[in-house]
Amino acid sequence: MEVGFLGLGIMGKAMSLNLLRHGFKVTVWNRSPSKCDELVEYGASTAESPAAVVKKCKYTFAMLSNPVAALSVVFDKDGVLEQISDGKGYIDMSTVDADTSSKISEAISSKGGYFLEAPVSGSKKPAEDGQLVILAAGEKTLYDEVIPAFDVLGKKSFFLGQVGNGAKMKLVVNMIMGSMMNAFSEGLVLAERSGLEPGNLLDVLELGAIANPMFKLKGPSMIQSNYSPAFPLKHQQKDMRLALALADEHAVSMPVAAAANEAFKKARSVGLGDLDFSAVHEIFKVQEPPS
Ligand SMILES: NC(=O)C1=CN([C@@H]2O[C@H](COP(=O)(O)OP(=O)(O)OC[C@H]3O[C@@H](n4cnc5c(N)ncnc54)[C@H](OP(=O)(O)O)[C@@H]3O)[C@@H](O)[C@H]2O)C=CC1
Ligand SMILES: O=CCCC(=O)O
Repeated sequence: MEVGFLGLGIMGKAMSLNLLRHGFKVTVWNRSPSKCDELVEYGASTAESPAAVVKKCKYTFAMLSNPVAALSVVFDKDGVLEQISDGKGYIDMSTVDADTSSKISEAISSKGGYFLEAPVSGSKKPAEDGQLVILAAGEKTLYDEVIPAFDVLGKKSFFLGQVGNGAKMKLVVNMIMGSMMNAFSEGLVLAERSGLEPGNLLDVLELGAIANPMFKLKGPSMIQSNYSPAFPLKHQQKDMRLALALADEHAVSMPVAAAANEAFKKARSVGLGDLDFSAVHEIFKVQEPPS
């Protein structure tokens, strides 16, 4: 199967490498062209613009940072829209809001193309291992056609119906995750400040009702203040912001998520945005202990 891939950040690089490893012919494009080099070493072709990728490939996947990037790659000069046509499919796996997805979907459909939004749960390692959870919505025919690619990228794919449902599901999941990360960070700091061994807290959590893969994976590195980015904090804050906007739209009160968003914003404002989202821990650590 020949596919295009737009966006070779942390996730896009791992996902396109995975497709190459599984025998897909992949044509890549990235805004900063140097990121294509490693993919070329593994057998990818490159194209000079999103339009050139779409011209060459029947199916084009995208994994871009945020709504601005997702819209720009489609609508700007040399963008996807210039070459999308009858029978071609565009699959945007970026985490964006439902409005962004709908704008892209309408534009693609108006040119005879097919659109699927397909954000993912799971981070860098699951992307490398083909263990993502894919939250697709939009054109069911396109979903069925690209299942071989989803089977390589993920351990499970959901088809959630109309465009927007994938985006909403992803935002709800990440809103919960971001709130949990804040509570976890507070707990680590409280344990340490009250004289407990944070490693013991991790062992206790692991055996109880709130044991979960995120605490297990991130806890040890958070104790070491190691925030090498798997999921950049700036993207987590974007997801909190978009989830809060969705909550506004439906008049859903989310005080816990709103507080978590403030902590992520504060972390961004002190320069932690490019670190892993677990670096929000630092915000709670800087509180002065009582004298
Ligand atoms: N990392 C993770 O654990 C996960 C991330 N996601 C989501 O996946 C998406 C990508 O995340 P991730 O790979 O971590 O992010 P990165 O920041 O590593 O990569 C972002 C990508 O978007 C591109 N980009 C940014 N702005 C523009 C623009 N204006 N025009 C064109 N391209 C642009 C970047 O290009 P350039 O290289 O030129 O900067 C890069 O290819 C995000 O929506 C994120 O929320 C979803 C699940 C997990
Ligand atoms: O959007 C990022 C999600 C990260 C994860 O699911 O571990």
